[in-house]
Amino acid sequence: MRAQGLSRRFGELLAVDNVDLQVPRGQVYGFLGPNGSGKSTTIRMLCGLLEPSAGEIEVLGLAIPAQAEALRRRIGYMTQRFSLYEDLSVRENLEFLAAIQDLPRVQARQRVDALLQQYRLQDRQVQLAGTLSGGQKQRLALAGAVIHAPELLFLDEPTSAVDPESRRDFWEALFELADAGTTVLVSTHYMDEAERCHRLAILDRGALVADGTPAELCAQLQGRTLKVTASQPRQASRALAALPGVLSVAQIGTELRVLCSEGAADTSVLAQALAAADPQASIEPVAPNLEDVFVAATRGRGREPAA
Ligand SMILES: Nc1ncnc2c1ncn2[C@@H]1O[C@H](COP(=O)(O)OP(=O)(O)OP(=O)(O)O)[C@@H](O)[C@H]1O
Repeated sequence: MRAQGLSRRFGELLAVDNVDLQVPRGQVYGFLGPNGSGKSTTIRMLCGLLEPSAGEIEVLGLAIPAQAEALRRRIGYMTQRFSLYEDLSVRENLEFLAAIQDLPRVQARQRVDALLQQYRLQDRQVQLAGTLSGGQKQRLALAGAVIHAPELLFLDEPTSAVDPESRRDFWEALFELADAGTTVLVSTHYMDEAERCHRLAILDRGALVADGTPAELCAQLQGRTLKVTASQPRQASRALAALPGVLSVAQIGTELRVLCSEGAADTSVLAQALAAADPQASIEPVAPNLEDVFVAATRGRGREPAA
């Protein structure tokens, strides 16, 4: 999947701004960004649901949106709203989706049976979808999105309504799909999920501000993250946050995590400011994590991150 110069306007608002993307086959590719950064709008354009204002898109060798109809049968799409028919049973939901995808009767029955088993819904098949728990609804929605064994799966914040165990479960299912050759493009607000992606794109106000593997993105911040152990963490935090070149100071228990702008991590300047605020405080370098990457990519452009 490739996009070049992809943009989308809604009136005055430039929701997606000149985005270039390349997603290799069989990978789990993550989309990360604050609320309103253009993740859903980009996903909707890539799967042919929304016309771009400008740019080129090629998905599975098809030009989008011109060949969107041919693409429809080769992709799956799932959003946080799960789009289930609440008044139909679990099995009926899957049978209905199989019919929409024109699966022949016998094949449809086999596929529904296999998916009920795979997504641990066989005991629930006669239950109305509306009465399922959040995690069960999510599993049913995923089973529905892959009923026709799509080559590419678009998931727009699929885990925002479920508990941590269901999220972990869901990610196991995504890796099974990727292992079987399905390309997965998934948007998320969770750093632990972003960490698991093969590759990540970070969007901020419609623009692509970072793109790479989690390890590559973290490596780019090498030398810019520090840990402070303080007896007066609030005072220490205020003193550090006021320094030029300090992008963020986050308190984690009694420790502070400090992120500096590029070329600004001068430990002696930070140590001096720290000593004045809290004589017992100590400062040391730490390895960058994805939250640091997210903050650097979004706050570096002059705005508070949302996640
Ligand atoms: N149909 C529309 N009409 C007008 N504005 C829209 C429309 N769809 C999206 N937008 C605007 O475009 C911007 C990007 O929205 P989008 O839903 O793509 O962001 P997002 O990154 O998916 O956000 P979230 O994380 O909150 O889901 C927002 O400012 C939104 O209000």
